[in-house]
Amino acid sequence: MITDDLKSKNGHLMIGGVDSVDLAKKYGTPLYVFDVSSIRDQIRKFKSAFENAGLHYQISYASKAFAVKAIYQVMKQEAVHIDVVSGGELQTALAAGFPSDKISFHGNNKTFEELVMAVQNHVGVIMLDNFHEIDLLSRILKTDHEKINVMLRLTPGISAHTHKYDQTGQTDSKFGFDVESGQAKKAMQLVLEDENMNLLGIHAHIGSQIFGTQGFVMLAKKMIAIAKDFKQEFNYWPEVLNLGGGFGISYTEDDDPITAQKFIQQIADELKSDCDKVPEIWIEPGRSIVGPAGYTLYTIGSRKDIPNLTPYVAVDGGMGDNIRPALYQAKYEAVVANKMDQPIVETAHIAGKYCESGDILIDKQPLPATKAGDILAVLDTGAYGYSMAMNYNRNPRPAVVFVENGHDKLVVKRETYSDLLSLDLDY
Ligand SMILES: Cc1ncc(COP(=O)(O)O)c(C=O)c1O
Ligand SMILES: N[C@@H](CCCC[NH3+])C(=O)O
Repeated sequence: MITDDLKSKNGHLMIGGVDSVDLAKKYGTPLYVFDVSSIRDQIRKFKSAFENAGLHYQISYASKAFAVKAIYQVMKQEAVHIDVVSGGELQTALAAGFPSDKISFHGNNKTFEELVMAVQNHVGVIMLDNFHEIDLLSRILKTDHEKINVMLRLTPGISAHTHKYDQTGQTDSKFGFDVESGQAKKAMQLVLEDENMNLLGIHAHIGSQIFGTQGFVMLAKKMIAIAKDFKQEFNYWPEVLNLGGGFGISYTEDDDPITAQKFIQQIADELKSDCDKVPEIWIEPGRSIVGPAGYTLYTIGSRKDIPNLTPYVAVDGGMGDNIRPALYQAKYEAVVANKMDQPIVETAHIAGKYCESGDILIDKQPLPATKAGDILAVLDTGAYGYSMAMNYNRNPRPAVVFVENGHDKLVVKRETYSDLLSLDLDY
């Protein structure tokens, strides 16, 4: 979101103390830039909110939001846990030197090979999602003579107020064990009977880009009610209650997210009033940790003016590096990084370069007078940008640069045409 604290110097957008126009020149565009101090700040805000609320806690960064070696290394420095949802994310985290015992392995259809990989690398916990997986894991543990921590992912029957594709807690969802129909109890019984699985606790995640505290408080209440029910039936009380992620961020001025302090305090109040022995609370924020820290720099190219209609200003990237506007009608805001001090003179559609009419990054963006070669910076692109990037139209994926305290460091190289060709074989 465009705010007063966006830094500029000599009319140029500054990110983490570095001139963004220099970054565009040095590394080319499109370019993802992350302000690492903003990532660290957000983690510290979560930590202090938990400490103020007097809860035992763990923060597990949901790495699907942005999963490259360098971010796992920042998470290691910040002493948080991470969660991964595939063998690829797990491999990347391990290659980054991230400690395996601080990794939670999620996913609604983990393959046999992924489960073997998780077991052999001794991940901290496997988040069990379905009966097929309980069966696979049970067989792997028996064969490998291994024991492992597990949690049950439950579908609590809560519909979060967010885009349909970002809802995950409603009963009609592909994720987790349904509570209402008794699947959750059946899963618990199977896990408790398996001597190779240690049931660490229960988990639920209601969705993503959620603004109010209401859904999270409702979730906390419901999970405690479920835990009490389990206690009666199995004499089991969870060591850990994992409430997932989903905390919204401001992409535009219409978005009004809750602060970490506010929702954690409300959850704490709810939990303390509801049970004598509050479990350790884990959360899995992704977007709220990396989203606001990310900027995507583009070079402006062509322009199309149509009489009496909004003009199109095109950039050298688009849906291949940010699928969210096309997929979720997500809204973003941008600034012209080399003209921060110039007056707004028009509103334009910011179009991408992909062969799709739906490849519009921003529907209506106020702009100063622009020309080809100007640098457009789209704000708050740190989450689900690079991680959902693709090679449609055979466009290479952009590079990623981290900036902190006035220094910049390339952390992911720009894909090249020969990278694109490296998997192709002749016929
Ligand atoms: C299980 C789970 N945890 C955490 C997250 C992270 O969500 P967000 O990036 O909105 O915080 C997701 C994604 O929606 C998820 O599926
Ligand atoms: N990819 C989604 C969020 C993650 C949903 C995963 N359950 C987004 O960009 O908003």
